[in-house]
Amino acid sequence: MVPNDAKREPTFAGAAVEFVDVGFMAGDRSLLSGLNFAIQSGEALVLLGRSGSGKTTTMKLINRLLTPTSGSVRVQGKITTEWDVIQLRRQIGYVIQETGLFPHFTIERNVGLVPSLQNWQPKRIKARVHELLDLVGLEPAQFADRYPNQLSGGQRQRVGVARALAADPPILLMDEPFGALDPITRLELQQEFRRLQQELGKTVVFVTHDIQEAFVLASRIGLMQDGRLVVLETPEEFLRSSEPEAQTFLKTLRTLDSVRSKE
Ligand SMILES: Nc1ncnc2c1ncn2[C@@H]1O[C@H](COP(=O)(O)OP(=O)(O)OP(=O)(O)O)[C@@H](O)[C@H]1O
Repeated sequence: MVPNDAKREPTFAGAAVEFVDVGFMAGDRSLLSGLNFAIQSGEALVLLGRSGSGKTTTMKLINRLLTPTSGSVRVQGKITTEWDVIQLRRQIGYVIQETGLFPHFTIERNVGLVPSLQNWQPKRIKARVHELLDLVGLEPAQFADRYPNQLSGGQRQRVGVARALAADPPILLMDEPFGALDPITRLELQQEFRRLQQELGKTVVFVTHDIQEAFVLASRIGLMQDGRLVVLETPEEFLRSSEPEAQTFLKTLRTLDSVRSKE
């Protein structure tokens, strides 16, 4: 049998990530189908969609927490199943809502975890950790020796971002990382993260169900519905989209505006 990915050549040369005819089934249930898109290097793609639309499942196909049941996902031109999984994940930082910090490790040790697994010299790890804490706005002298439970939720998320950046992976996956934060801290982190992403030139895939967050962060918005990608456009184009699900999301922005104008 001809493997599915051999039937079709990738359409976008040089993409950081590419989905070619991707489908994903769990048992006999189709969770994703017909995914064809590329994420260019340095792009911030926000996957937007209702709860259960398939955003997280799509993201997990990139770092091979899942593998497609049809089609293929390529990272830097190579099909995920052809990568050595450790090498693949070295290319990809991963930030999730619950940060996954180790509670019994200091912030310094948490952030330096991946470099230490890669056998960096302790001096180099320390310098890198301090550089990263500075980068995400946490004073190293104040925070390096603390434990995760001695930080606020927003500070922990900053540590989560620092940790994902530690070994300088070209790609970052972020699954609702700011979801549990208060709205002010959340906006602050979104804006800072957008600046950071542009400065560092990372390729970012960011999952959210919050359209406002999508507009702050995205160079393109990918709207998912029932396991399909129904829109893939810049925020400016998205605002003019006539696609029904895009309209539904845009209405929530307008509702917010009209509530504000009545205040
Ligand atoms: N391993 C699995 N087996 C069966 N169904 C699953 C599995 N993983 C996810 N699903 C289902 O697939 C659908 C998509 O889930 P997914 O987590 O990708 O959605 P999502 O858009 O990220 O949602 P949310 O915003 O709520 O996190 C959901 O209906 C979910 O219940």
